[in-house]
Amino acid sequence: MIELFGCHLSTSWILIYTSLILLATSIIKKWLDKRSHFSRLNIPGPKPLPIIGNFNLIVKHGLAYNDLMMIQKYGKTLGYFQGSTAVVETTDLNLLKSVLIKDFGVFTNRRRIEALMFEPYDHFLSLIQDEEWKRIRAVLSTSFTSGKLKSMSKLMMECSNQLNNHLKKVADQDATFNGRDYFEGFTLDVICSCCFGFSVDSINEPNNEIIKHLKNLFLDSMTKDPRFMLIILFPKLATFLQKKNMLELIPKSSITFLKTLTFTIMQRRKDKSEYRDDFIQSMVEHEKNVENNTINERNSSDDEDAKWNHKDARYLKKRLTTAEIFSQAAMFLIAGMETTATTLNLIAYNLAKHQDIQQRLIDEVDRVLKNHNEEINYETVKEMNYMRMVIDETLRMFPAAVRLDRVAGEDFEYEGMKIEKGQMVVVPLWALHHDPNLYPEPEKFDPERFNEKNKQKRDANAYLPFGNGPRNCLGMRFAILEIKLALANIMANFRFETCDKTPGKIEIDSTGFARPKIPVILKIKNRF
Ligand code: HEM
Repeated sequence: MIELFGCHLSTSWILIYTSLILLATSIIKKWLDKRSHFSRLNIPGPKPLPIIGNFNLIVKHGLAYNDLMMIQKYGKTLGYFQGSTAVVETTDLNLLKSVLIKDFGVFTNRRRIEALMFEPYDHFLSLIQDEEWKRIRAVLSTSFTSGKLKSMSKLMMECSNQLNNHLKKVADQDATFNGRDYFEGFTLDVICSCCFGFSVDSINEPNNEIIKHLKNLFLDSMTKDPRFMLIILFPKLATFLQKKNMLELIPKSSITFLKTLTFTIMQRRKDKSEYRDDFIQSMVEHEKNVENNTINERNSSDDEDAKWNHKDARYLKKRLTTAEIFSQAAMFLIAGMETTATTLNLIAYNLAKHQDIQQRLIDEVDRVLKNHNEEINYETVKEMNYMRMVIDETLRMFPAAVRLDRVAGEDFEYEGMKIEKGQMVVVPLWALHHDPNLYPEPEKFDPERFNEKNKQKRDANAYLPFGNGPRNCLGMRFAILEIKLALANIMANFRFETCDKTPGKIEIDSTGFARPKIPVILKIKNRF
Protein backbone atom coordinates (compact mmCIF):
# COMPACT_ATOMS: atom_id res chain seq x y z
CA MET A 1 0.00 0.00 0.00
CA ILE A 2 1.36 3.43 -0.98
CA GLU A 3 0.07 6.82 0.16
CA LEU A 4 -0.41 9.33 -2.68
CA PHE A 5 -2.02 12.80 -2.24
CA GLY A 6 -3.49 11.59 1.03
CA CYS A 7 -5.01 8.42 -0.58
CA HIS A 8 -3.84 4.88 0.10
CA LEU A 9 -3.37 3.04 -3.19
CA SER A 10 -2.47 -0.58 -3.80
CA THR A 11 0.42 -1.34 -6.21
CA SER A 12 -2.00 -2.71 -8.82
CA TRP A 13 -4.03 0.55 -8.83
CA ILE A 14 -0.82 2.48 -9.31
CA LEU A 15 0.03 0.28 -12.27
CA ILE A 16 -3.43 0.82 -13.77
CA TYR A 17 -3.25 4.62 -13.31
CA THR A 18 0.27 4.75 -14.75
CA SER A 19 -0.80 2.72 -17.81
CA LEU A 20 -3.81 4.98 -18.37
CA ILE A 21 -1.64 8.09 -18.14
CA LEU A 22 0.88 6.58 -20.60
CA LEU A 23 -1.93 5.62 -23.00
CA ALA A 24 -3.49 9.10 -22.82
CA THR A 25 -0.07 10.70 -23.36
CA SER A 26 0.57 8.50 -26.38
CA ILE A 27 -2.88 9.34 -27.89
CA ILE A 28 -2.32 13.06 -27.32
CA LYS A 29 1.19 12.89 -28.79
CA LYS A 30 -0.04 11.04 -31.90
CA TRP A 31 -2.88 13.52 -32.24
CA LEU A 32 -0.52 16.53 -32.01
CA ASP A 33 1.74 14.89 -34.61
CA LYS A 34 -1.27 14.37 -36.87
CA ARG A 35 -2.42 17.97 -36.40
CA SER A 36 0.91 19.33 -37.64
CA HIS A 37 1.59 16.55 -40.19
CA PHE A 38 0.20 18.19 -43.33
CA SER A 39 1.12 21.78 -42.45
CA ARG A 40 4.74 20.58 -42.16
CA LEU A 41 4.44 19.28 -45.73
CA ASN A 42 2.79 22.49 -46.91
CA ILE A 43 -0.47 20.73 -47.75
CA PRO A 44 -3.77 22.33 -46.60
CA GLY A 45 -6.63 20.36 -45.03
CA PRO A 46 -8.94 19.92 -42.02
CA LYS A 47 -7.52 19.37 -38.52
CA PRO A 48 -7.96 15.77 -37.34
CA LEU A 49 -9.68 14.52 -34.17
CA PRO A 50 -7.85 12.12 -31.83
CA ILE A 51 -7.95 8.41 -32.93
CA ILE A 52 -10.49 8.73 -35.79
CA GLY A 53 -8.71 11.56 -37.64
CA ASN A 54 -11.27 13.06 -40.05
CA PHE A 55 -13.31 9.89 -40.47
CA ASN A 56 -16.28 11.68 -38.84
CA LEU A 57 -16.58 13.81 -42.02
CA ILE A 58 -16.78 10.71 -44.21
CA VAL A 59 -19.43 9.15 -41.97
CA LYS A 60 -21.41 12.41 -41.95
CA HIS A 61 -21.32 13.24 -45.67
CA GLY A 62 -20.41 9.97 -47.38
CA LEU A 63 -17.13 9.35 -49.19
CA ALA A 64 -17.96 10.97 -52.55
CA TYR A 65 -19.78 14.06 -51.26
CA ASN A 66 -17.13 14.62 -48.60
CA ASP A 67 -14.39 14.57 -51.25
CA LEU A 68 -16.31 17.19 -53.23
CA MET A 69 -16.84 19.41 -50.19
CA MET A 70 -13.19 19.17 -49.10
CA ILE A 71 -11.88 20.03 -52.58
CA GLN A 72 -14.24 23.01 -52.70
CA LYS A 73 -13.10 24.16 -49.24
CA TYR A 74 -9.34 23.49 -49.25
CA GLY A 75 -8.43 23.60 -52.96
CA LYS A 76 -7.41 21.01 -55.54
CA THR A 77 -4.84 19.28 -53.33
CA LEU A 78 -5.35 18.64 -49.62
CA GLY A 79 -4.40 16.25 -46.84
CA TYR A 80 -6.51 14.59 -44.16
CA PHE A 81 -6.62 11.51 -41.91
CA GLN A 82 -8.76 8.50 -42.63
CA GLY A 83 -8.50 7.00 -39.14
CA SER A 84 -4.78 6.48 -38.60
CA THR A 85 -3.97 6.71 -42.33
CA ALA A 86 -2.76 9.99 -43.84
CA VAL A 87 -4.34 10.68 -47.23
CA VAL A 88 -3.40 13.28 -49.85
CA GLU A 89 -6.25 13.93 -52.22
CA THR A 90 -5.96 15.77 -55.54
CA THR A 91 -7.91 16.86 -58.60
CA ASP A 92 -5.03 19.02 -59.89
CA LEU A 93 -4.76 17.86 -63.51
CA ASN A 94 -0.99 18.31 -63.70
CA LEU A 95 -0.41 16.39 -60.50
CA LEU A 96 -2.79 13.67 -61.75
CA LYS A 97 -0.74 13.38 -64.93
CA SER A 98 2.42 12.97 -62.85
CA VAL A 99 0.96 10.43 -60.45
CA LEU A 100 -0.86 8.30 -63.00
CA ILE A 101 1.43 8.53 -66.04
CA LYS A 102 4.60 10.63 -66.04
CA ASP A 103 5.98 9.47 -62.67
CA PHE A 104 4.41 6.03 -62.71
CA GLY A 105 7.78 4.63 -61.54
CA VAL A 106 7.24 6.47 -58.24
CA PHE A 107 3.50 5.78 -58.00
CA THR A 108 3.35 2.16 -59.25
CA ASN A 109 1.37 0.63 -56.42
CA ARG A 110 -1.94 1.03 -54.68
CA ARG A 111 -2.35 0.99 -50.95
CA ARG A 112 -1.51 -2.46 -49.60
CA ILE A 113 -3.98 -3.65 -47.01
CA GLU A 114 -2.15 -6.37 -45.07
CA ALA A 115 -5.36 -7.69 -43.48
CA LEU A 116 -6.58 -8.57 -46.99
CA MET A 117 -3.52 -10.61 -47.88
CA PHE A 118 -5.21 -13.99 -47.62
CA GLU A 119 -6.42 -16.28 -50.39
CA PRO A 120 -7.73 -15.30 -52.98
CA TYR A 121 -7.13 -11.58 -52.29
CA ASP A 122 -3.37 -12.11 -51.86
CA HIS A 123 -2.81 -12.35 -55.63
CA PHE A 124 -5.44 -9.82 -56.75
CA LEU A 125 -3.97 -7.73 -59.57
CA SER A 126 -5.35 -4.60 -57.92
CA LEU A 127 -3.49 -5.30 -54.64
CA ILE A 128 -0.16 -6.84 -55.65
CA GLN A 129 2.91 -4.70 -56.17
CA ASP A 130 5.96 -3.94 -58.31
CA GLU A 131 7.49 -6.93 -60.14
CA GLU A 132 4.66 -9.33 -59.17
CA TRP A 133 2.12 -6.84 -60.55
CA LYS A 134 4.10 -6.35 -63.80
CA ARG A 135 4.38 -10.10 -64.37
CA ILE A 136 0.72 -10.85 -63.72
CA ARG A 137 -0.64 -7.79 -65.58
CA ALA A 138 1.46 -8.67 -68.66
CA VAL A 139 0.06 -12.21 -68.77
CA LEU A 140 -3.52 -11.13 -68.05
CA SER A 141 -3.46 -8.52 -70.77
CA THR A 142 -3.23 -11.37 -73.33
CA SER A 143 -6.83 -12.24 -72.33
CA PHE A 144 -8.19 -8.77 -73.11
CA THR A 145 -6.93 -8.22 -76.67
CA SER A 146 -9.40 -7.24 -79.41
CA GLY A 147 -9.40 -10.81 -80.74
CA LYS A 148 -10.17 -12.30 -77.31
CA LEU A 149 -12.87 -9.72 -76.64
CA LYS A 150 -14.46 -10.48 -79.98
CA SER A 151 -14.63 -14.17 -79.06
CA MET A 152 -16.00 -13.41 -75.59
CA SER A 153 -18.67 -11.13 -77.09
CA LYS A 154 -20.58 -14.24 -78.16
CA LEU A 155 -20.73 -15.45 -74.55
CA MET A 156 -21.80 -11.96 -73.48
CA MET A 157 -24.62 -12.00 -76.04
CA GLU A 158 -25.95 -15.29 -74.61
CA CYS A 159 -26.21 -13.57 -71.21
CA SER A 160 -27.76 -10.48 -72.78
CA ASN A 161 -30.47 -12.64 -74.39
CA GLN A 162 -31.17 -14.17 -70.96
CA LEU A 163 -31.51 -10.65 -69.54
CA ASN A 164 -33.92 -9.68 -72.32
CA ASN A 165 -36.08 -12.73 -71.56
CA HIS A 166 -36.38 -11.56 -67.95
CA LEU A 167 -37.11 -7.97 -68.98
CA LYS A 168 -39.74 -9.19 -71.45
CA LYS A 169 -41.67 -10.80 -68.60
CA VAL A 170 -41.67 -7.45 -66.74
CA ALA A 171 -42.77 -5.57 -69.87
CA ASP A 172 -45.54 -8.08 -70.69
CA GLN A 173 -46.97 -7.69 -67.19
CA ASP A 174 -46.70 -3.88 -67.38
CA ALA A 175 -44.85 -4.19 -64.04
CA THR A 176 -42.12 -2.06 -62.46
CA PHE A 177 -38.64 -3.43 -61.79
CA ASN A 178 -35.58 -2.74 -59.66
CA GLY A 179 -32.77 -2.29 -62.19
CA ARG A 180 -30.03 -3.32 -59.78
CA ASP A 181 -31.38 -6.89 -59.39
CA TYR A 182 -31.66 -7.43 -63.13
CA PHE A 183 -28.38 -5.84 -64.17
CA GLU A 184 -26.41 -7.52 -61.37
CA GLY A 185 -27.88 -10.83 -62.50
CA PHE A 186 -26.65 -10.08 -66.02
CA THR A 187 -23.12 -8.97 -65.05
CA LEU A 188 -22.74 -11.95 -62.72
CA ASP A 189 -23.72 -14.27 -65.59
CA VAL A 190 -21.17 -12.54 -67.85
CA ILE A 191 -18.29 -12.89 -65.37
CA CYS A 192 -19.19 -16.54 -64.69
CA SER A 193 -19.29 -17.24 -68.39
CA CYS A 194 -16.28 -15.21 -69.57
CA CYS A 195 -13.97 -15.47 -66.54
CA PHE A 196 -14.85 -18.58 -64.50
CA GLY A 197 -15.72 -20.69 -67.53
CA PHE A 198 -19.31 -21.89 -66.96
CA SER A 199 -22.79 -20.68 -67.92
CA VAL A 200 -25.44 -19.75 -65.41
CA ASP A 201 -28.73 -17.83 -65.33
CA SER A 202 -28.44 -16.30 -61.88
CA ILE A 203 -31.83 -14.51 -61.93
CA ASN A 204 -33.55 -17.85 -62.52
CA GLU A 205 -31.28 -19.81 -60.18
CA PRO A 206 -30.79 -17.73 -57.01
CA ASN A 207 -30.13 -20.89 -54.98
CA ASN A 208 -27.42 -22.21 -57.27
CA GLU A 209 -24.59 -23.38 -54.99
CA ILE A 210 -21.85 -21.79 -57.09
CA ILE A 211 -23.61 -18.42 -57.09
CA LYS A 212 -23.95 -18.54 -53.30
CA HIS A 213 -20.23 -19.18 -52.88
CA LEU A 214 -19.33 -16.49 -55.40
CA LYS A 215 -21.42 -13.93 -53.53
CA ASN A 216 -19.50 -14.78 -50.36
CA LEU A 217 -16.35 -13.37 -51.97
CA PHE A 218 -17.68 -9.83 -51.63
CA LEU A 219 -16.69 -7.72 -48.67
CA ASP A 220 -19.34 -5.08 -48.22
CA SER A 221 -17.56 -1.80 -48.18
CA MET A 222 -16.62 0.97 -45.82
CA THR A 223 -19.42 2.19 -43.64
CA LYS A 224 -21.70 -0.86 -44.06
CA ASP A 225 -19.56 -3.68 -42.72
CA PRO A 226 -17.84 -3.05 -39.36
CA ARG A 227 -15.08 -5.52 -40.29
CA PHE A 228 -14.22 -3.48 -43.35
CA MET A 229 -14.35 -0.28 -41.33
CA LEU A 230 -11.82 -1.84 -38.93
CA ILE A 231 -9.50 -2.59 -41.86
CA ILE A 232 -9.70 0.98 -43.15
CA LEU A 233 -9.52 2.76 -39.80
CA PHE A 234 -7.08 0.53 -37.94
CA PRO A 235 -5.22 -1.55 -40.55
CA LYS A 236 -2.55 -2.78 -38.11
CA LEU A 237 -5.12 -4.02 -35.58
CA ALA A 238 -7.14 -5.68 -38.37
CA THR A 239 -3.99 -7.42 -39.67
CA PHE A 240 -3.16 -8.66 -36.19
CA LEU A 241 -6.71 -10.04 -35.65
CA GLN A 242 -6.78 -11.60 -39.12
CA LYS A 243 -3.43 -13.35 -38.57
CA LYS A 244 -4.70 -14.70 -35.23
CA ASN A 245 -7.81 -16.07 -37.01
CA MET A 246 -10.00 -13.70 -35.02
CA LEU A 247 -11.32 -11.85 -38.06
CA GLU A 248 -12.78 -14.09 -40.75
CA LEU A 249 -13.56 -11.95 -43.76
CA ILE A 250 -14.57 -14.66 -46.24
CA PRO A 251 -15.85 -18.15 -45.29
CA LYS A 252 -13.02 -20.64 -45.90
CA SER A 253 -15.56 -23.16 -47.23
CA SER A 254 -16.39 -20.80 -50.14
CA ILE A 255 -12.72 -20.29 -50.98
CA THR A 256 -12.07 -24.05 -51.03
CA PHE A 257 -15.21 -24.73 -53.09
CA LEU A 258 -14.41 -22.10 -55.74
CA LYS A 259 -10.74 -22.99 -55.95
CA THR A 260 -11.57 -26.65 -56.52
CA LEU A 261 -14.08 -25.62 -59.18
CA THR A 262 -11.44 -23.53 -61.00
CA PHE A 263 -8.91 -26.38 -60.79
CA THR A 264 -11.45 -28.80 -62.25
CA ILE A 265 -12.39 -26.48 -65.12
CA MET A 266 -8.72 -25.86 -65.91
CA GLN A 267 -8.01 -29.57 -65.93
CA ARG A 268 -10.86 -30.19 -68.37
CA ARG A 269 -9.44 -27.53 -70.68
CA LYS A 270 -5.94 -28.96 -70.41
CA ASP A 271 -7.02 -32.49 -71.30
CA LYS A 272 -9.11 -30.98 -74.13
CA SER A 273 -12.41 -32.48 -72.94
CA GLU A 274 -13.87 -28.95 -73.00
CA TYR A 275 -13.22 -25.74 -75.01
CA ARG A 276 -14.67 -22.26 -74.50
CA ASP A 277 -13.57 -18.80 -75.60
CA ASP A 278 -13.04 -17.45 -72.11
CA PHE A 279 -10.39 -16.27 -69.65
CA ILE A 280 -9.57 -19.76 -68.33
CA GLN A 281 -8.99 -20.96 -71.91
CA SER A 282 -6.69 -17.97 -72.54
CA MET A 283 -4.64 -18.87 -69.50
CA VAL A 284 -4.40 -22.54 -70.51
CA GLU A 285 -3.29 -21.47 -74.00
CA HIS A 286 -0.76 -19.05 -72.56
CA GLU A 287 0.67 -21.89 -70.46
CA LYS A 288 0.96 -24.04 -73.60
CA ASN A 289 2.72 -21.20 -75.44
CA VAL A 290 5.20 -20.83 -72.58
CA GLU A 291 5.88 -24.59 -72.57
CA ASN A 292 6.35 -24.68 -76.37
CA ASN A 293 8.32 -21.43 -76.40
CA THR A 294 5.84 -19.92 -78.88
CA ILE A 295 5.21 -16.66 -77.05
CA ASN A 296 5.45 -13.53 -79.13
CA GLU A 297 5.27 -10.05 -77.63
CA ARG A 298 1.58 -9.82 -78.29
CA ASN A 299 -0.18 -13.03 -79.15
CA SER A 300 -2.77 -11.02 -80.95
CA SER A 301 -2.40 -7.34 -81.42
CA ASP A 302 -4.07 -4.42 -83.13
CA ASP A 303 -4.09 -0.67 -82.67
CA GLU A 304 -6.98 -0.88 -80.30
CA ASP A 305 -5.29 -3.10 -77.73
CA ALA A 306 -4.92 -1.11 -74.57
CA LYS A 307 -1.97 1.24 -74.97
CA TRP A 308 -0.73 0.83 -71.42
CA ASN A 309 -0.39 -2.94 -71.41
CA HIS A 310 3.07 -4.30 -70.83
CA LYS A 311 4.63 -5.86 -73.89
CA ASP A 312 7.75 -6.96 -72.10
CA ALA A 313 8.56 -10.49 -73.29
CA ARG A 314 10.37 -11.21 -70.02
CA TYR A 315 7.06 -11.16 -68.18
CA LEU A 316 5.08 -12.83 -70.95
CA LYS A 317 7.37 -15.86 -70.81
CA LYS A 318 6.06 -16.70 -67.34
CA ARG A 319 2.91 -18.67 -66.66
CA LEU A 320 0.51 -18.10 -63.78
CA THR A 321 -0.06 -20.73 -61.11
CA THR A 322 -3.58 -22.13 -60.78
CA ALA A 323 -3.96 -20.30 -57.46
CA GLU A 324 -3.02 -17.04 -59.22
CA ILE A 325 -5.54 -17.73 -62.00
CA PHE A 326 -8.31 -18.45 -59.48
CA SER A 327 -7.40 -15.25 -57.70
CA GLN A 328 -7.74 -13.17 -60.88
CA ALA A 329 -11.12 -14.71 -61.79
CA ALA A 330 -12.31 -13.78 -58.28
CA MET A 331 -10.87 -10.29 -58.75
CA PHE A 332 -12.71 -9.86 -62.07
CA LEU A 333 -15.92 -10.76 -60.27
CA ILE A 334 -15.33 -8.19 -57.56
CA ALA A 335 -14.00 -5.47 -59.89
CA GLY A 336 -16.39 -6.12 -62.74
CA MET A 337 -19.78 -7.22 -61.49
CA GLU A 338 -21.16 -4.36 -59.45
CA THR A 339 -19.34 -1.59 -61.35
CA THR A 340 -20.82 -2.66 -64.68
CA ALA A 341 -24.29 -3.38 -63.24
CA THR A 342 -24.45 0.01 -61.52
CA THR A 343 -23.48 1.71 -64.76
CA LEU A 344 -26.22 -0.09 -66.71
CA ASN A 345 -28.73 0.70 -63.97
CA LEU A 346 -27.91 4.40 -64.07
CA ILE A 347 -27.92 4.49 -67.88
CA ALA A 348 -31.45 3.04 -67.72
CA TYR A 349 -32.38 5.74 -65.20
CA ASN A 350 -30.92 8.56 -67.31
CA LEU A 351 -32.68 7.29 -70.42
CA ALA A 352 -36.03 6.94 -68.63
CA LYS A 353 -35.71 10.53 -67.40
CA HIS A 354 -34.64 11.89 -70.82
CA GLN A 355 -36.95 10.45 -73.44
CA ASP A 356 -35.49 12.64 -76.22
CA ILE A 357 -32.02 11.19 -75.61
CA GLN A 358 -33.44 7.66 -75.41
CA GLN A 359 -35.22 8.20 -78.76
CA ARG A 360 -31.98 9.34 -80.38
CA LEU A 361 -30.25 6.23 -79.06
CA ILE A 362 -33.05 3.95 -80.29
CA ASP A 363 -32.83 5.61 -83.74
CA GLU A 364 -29.08 4.94 -83.83
CA VAL A 365 -29.49 1.29 -82.79
CA ASP A 366 -32.25 0.74 -85.40
CA ARG A 367 -30.21 2.40 -88.15
CA VAL A 368 -27.02 0.41 -87.47
CA LEU A 369 -28.84 -2.90 -87.08
CA LYS A 370 -30.84 -2.34 -90.28
CA ASN A 371 -27.55 -2.00 -92.17
CA HIS A 372 -26.24 -5.25 -90.65
CA ASN A 373 -29.02 -7.77 -90.93
CA GLU A 374 -30.31 -6.92 -87.43
CA GLU A 375 -27.22 -8.54 -85.90
CA ILE A 376 -25.91 -7.28 -82.56
CA ASN A 377 -22.24 -8.20 -82.29
CA TYR A 378 -18.71 -6.94 -81.61
CA GLU A 379 -18.55 -5.05 -84.94
CA THR A 380 -22.04 -3.55 -85.04
CA VAL A 381 -21.91 -2.03 -81.54
CA LYS A 382 -18.64 -0.35 -82.53
CA GLU A 383 -20.64 1.80 -84.95
CA MET A 384 -22.94 3.05 -82.17
CA ASN A 385 -21.16 6.29 -81.36
CA TYR A 386 -24.05 8.08 -79.69
CA MET A 387 -24.42 5.07 -77.38
CA ARG A 388 -20.79 5.56 -76.32
CA MET A 389 -21.57 9.23 -75.53
CA VAL A 390 -24.51 8.14 -73.34
CA ILE A 391 -22.30 5.62 -71.51
CA ASP A 392 -19.46 8.13 -71.04
CA GLU A 393 -21.77 10.82 -69.67
CA THR A 394 -23.38 8.36 -67.25
CA LEU A 395 -19.92 7.31 -66.03
CA ARG A 396 -19.03 10.98 -65.65
CA MET A 397 -22.05 11.65 -63.44
CA PHE A 398 -21.74 8.33 -61.62
CA PRO A 399 -18.18 6.95 -61.77
CA ALA A 400 -18.79 3.40 -60.53
CA ALA A 401 -15.71 3.54 -58.28
CA VAL A 402 -15.82 7.01 -56.71
CA ARG A 403 -12.05 7.21 -56.07
CA LEU A 404 -8.78 5.48 -56.87
CA ASP A 405 -5.39 5.58 -55.20
CA ARG A 406 -1.63 5.23 -55.55
CA VAL A 407 1.19 5.13 -52.99
CA ALA A 408 4.42 7.14 -53.33
CA GLY A 409 7.40 4.76 -53.59
CA GLU A 410 9.80 7.64 -52.80
CA ASP A 411 9.65 11.28 -51.65
CA PHE A 412 8.08 13.52 -54.27
CA GLU A 413 7.82 17.32 -54.53
CA TYR A 414 5.06 19.17 -56.34
CA GLU A 415 4.68 22.96 -56.32
CA GLY A 416 6.23 23.30 -52.87
CA MET A 417 4.19 20.43 -51.40
CA LYS A 418 5.97 17.35 -50.18
CA ILE A 419 4.50 13.89 -50.74
CA GLU A 420 6.52 11.60 -48.51
CA LYS A 421 7.55 8.01 -49.34
CA GLY A 422 4.69 5.69 -48.32
CA GLN A 423 2.08 8.45 -48.63
CA MET A 424 -1.28 7.40 -50.12
CA VAL A 425 -2.52 9.71 -52.89
CA VAL A 426 -6.25 9.51 -53.62
CA VAL A 427 -7.93 10.67 -56.83
CA PRO A 428 -11.53 11.54 -55.93
CA LEU A 429 -13.23 10.69 -59.22
CA TRP A 430 -16.64 11.89 -58.09
CA ALA A 431 -15.27 15.32 -57.12
CA LEU A 432 -13.25 15.53 -60.36
CA HIS A 433 -16.28 14.68 -62.53
CA HIS A 434 -18.49 17.18 -60.68
CA ASP A 435 -16.07 20.11 -60.94
CA PRO A 436 -18.17 22.89 -62.56
CA ASN A 437 -15.05 24.39 -64.16
CA LEU A 438 -14.57 21.19 -66.13
CA TYR A 439 -18.25 20.28 -66.52
CA PRO A 440 -20.63 23.28 -66.30
CA GLU A 441 -23.92 22.30 -64.60
CA PRO A 442 -22.38 19.02 -63.42
CA GLU A 443 -25.74 17.59 -62.28
CA LYS A 444 -27.15 17.81 -65.82
CA PHE A 445 -27.16 14.67 -67.98
CA ASP A 446 -25.77 15.85 -71.30
CA PRO A 447 -24.12 13.26 -73.61
CA GLU A 448 -22.98 16.11 -75.90
CA ARG A 449 -20.12 16.70 -73.46
CA PHE A 450 -18.61 13.61 -75.08
CA ASN A 451 -18.94 14.47 -78.76
CA GLU A 452 -15.57 14.49 -80.55
CA LYS A 453 -15.25 18.29 -80.51
CA ASN A 454 -15.89 18.65 -76.79
CA LYS A 455 -13.69 15.65 -75.94
CA GLN A 456 -10.76 17.17 -77.85
CA LYS A 457 -11.04 20.36 -75.81
CA ARG A 458 -10.73 18.60 -72.46
CA ASP A 459 -7.60 17.45 -70.64
CA ALA A 460 -7.33 13.63 -70.76
CA ASN A 461 -7.10 13.50 -66.95
CA ALA A 462 -10.37 15.38 -66.44
CA TYR A 463 -12.30 12.17 -67.12
CA LEU A 464 -11.11 9.06 -65.29
CA PRO A 465 -13.93 6.52 -64.73
CA PHE A 466 -11.43 3.74 -65.52
CA GLY A 467 -8.35 5.47 -64.12
CA ASN A 468 -5.37 6.19 -66.35
CA GLY A 469 -1.81 5.10 -67.08
CA PRO A 470 -0.25 1.62 -66.90
CA ARG A 471 -2.35 0.74 -63.85
CA ASN A 472 -5.70 1.72 -65.37
CA CYS A 473 -8.71 -0.64 -65.38
CA LEU A 474 -7.69 -3.86 -67.11
CA GLY A 475 -11.35 -4.64 -67.85
CA MET A 476 -12.25 -1.28 -69.41
CA ARG A 477 -12.82 -2.50 -72.96
CA PHE A 478 -14.48 -5.67 -71.64
CA ALA A 479 -16.92 -3.54 -69.59
CA ILE A 480 -17.71 -1.09 -72.42
CA LEU A 481 -18.33 -3.99 -74.81
CA GLU A 482 -20.55 -5.77 -72.29
CA ILE A 483 -22.58 -2.59 -71.65
CA LYS A 484 -22.92 -1.82 -75.37
CA LEU A 485 -24.09 -5.33 -76.29
CA ALA A 486 -26.67 -5.37 -73.48
CA LEU A 487 -27.89 -1.85 -74.20
CA ALA A 488 -28.19 -2.42 -77.96
CA ASN A 489 -30.21 -5.58 -77.31
CA ILE A 490 -32.48 -3.76 -74.84
CA MET A 491 -32.99 -0.68 -77.04
CA ALA A 492 -33.79 -2.88 -80.04
CA ASN A 493 -36.76 -4.30 -78.11
CA PHE A 494 -37.78 -2.05 -75.23
CA ARG A 495 -37.90 1.50 -73.93
CA PHE A 496 -37.35 2.60 -70.32
CA GLU A 497 -39.91 4.80 -68.59
CA THR A 498 -40.20 6.37 -65.14
CA CYS A 499 -42.99 5.49 -62.70
CA ASP A 500 -44.22 7.03 -59.45
CA LYS A 501 -41.53 5.09 -57.52
CA THR A 502 -38.63 6.39 -59.65
CA PRO A 503 -36.35 8.68 -57.60
CA GLY A 504 -36.44 12.33 -58.74
CA LYS A 505 -32.71 12.64 -58.22
CA ILE A 506 -30.02 10.02 -57.57
CA GLU A 507 -28.02 10.28 -54.39
CA ILE A 508 -25.35 7.69 -53.78
CA ASP A 509 -24.57 5.94 -50.50
CA SER A 510 -21.30 6.13 -48.60
CA THR A 511 -19.78 2.81 -49.68
CA GLY A 512 -17.20 4.06 -52.16
CA PHE A 513 -19.22 2.86 -55.15
CA ALA A 514 -21.80 4.93 -57.01
CA ARG A 515 -24.60 2.88 -55.43
CA PRO A 516 -27.93 4.75 -55.42
CA LYS A 517 -29.19 5.30 -51.85
CA ILE A 518 -32.70 4.24 -52.78
CA PRO A 519 -33.63 1.61 -55.38
CA VAL A 520 -33.98 2.76 -58.98
CA ILE A 521 -37.47 1.52 -59.83
CA LEU A 522 -38.44 1.86 -63.49
CA LYS A 523 -40.93 0.63 -66.05
CA ILE A 524 -39.91 -1.10 -69.24
CA LYS A 525 -42.21 -1.13 -72.28
CA ASN A 526 -42.17 -3.43 -75.30
CA ARG A 527 -41.37 -1.44 -78.43
CA PHE A 528 -43.31 -3.82 -80.69
C1 HEM B 1 -18.12 0.08 -65.67
C2 HEM B 1 -17.30 -0.85 -65.22
C3 HEM B 1 -15.98 -0.60 -64.54
C4 HEM B 1 -15.46 0.54 -64.00
C5 HEM B 1 -16.11 1.91 -63.92
C6 HEM B 1 -14.14 0.21 -63.50
C7 HEM B 1 -13.28 1.11 -62.88
C8 HEM B 1 -12.02 0.82 -62.44
C9 HEM B 1 -11.13 1.76 -61.83
C10 HEM B 1 -11.45 3.23 -61.56
C11 HEM B 1 -9.97 1.11 -61.56
C12 HEM B 1 -8.71 1.73 -60.93
C13 HEM B 1 -7.87 2.26 -62.07
C14 HEM B 1 -6.66 3.05 -61.63
O1 HEM B 1 -6.26 2.93 -60.48
O2 HEM B 1 -6.11 3.82 -62.47
C15 HEM B 1 -10.12 -0.26 -61.97
C16 HEM B 1 -9.14 -1.23 -61.83
C17 HEM B 1 -9.31 -2.53 -62.26
N1 HEM B 1 -10.41 -3.06 -62.91
FE1 HEM B 1 -12.09 -2.06 -63.44
N2 HEM B 1 -13.88 -1.11 -63.75
C18 HEM B 1 -14.97 -1.64 -64.39
C19 HEM B 1 -15.11 -2.94 -64.84
C20 HEM B 1 -14.14 -3.91 -64.76
C21 HEM B 1 -14.26 -5.25 -65.29
C22 HEM B 1 -15.49 -5.80 -66.04
C23 HEM B 1 -13.11 -5.91 -64.99
C24 HEM B 1 -12.68 -7.32 -65.31
C25 HEM B 1 -13.26 -8.12 -66.14
C26 HEM B 1 -12.25 -4.97 -64.28
C27 HEM B 1 -10.99 -5.27 -63.82
C28 HEM B 1 -10.16 -4.37 -63.18
C29 HEM B 1 -8.83 -4.72 -62.70
C30 HEM B 1 -8.18 -6.10 -62.81
C31 HEM B 1 -8.30 -3.57 -62.12
C32 HEM B 1 -6.93 -3.45 -61.45
C33 HEM B 1 -5.88 -3.13 -62.51
C34 HEM B 1 -4.45 -3.12 -61.97
O3 HEM B 1 -4.23 -2.90 -60.79
O4 HEM B 1 -3.54 -3.34 -62.79
N3 HEM B 1 -12.92 -3.79 -64.16
N4 HEM B 1 -11.38 -0.42 -62.53
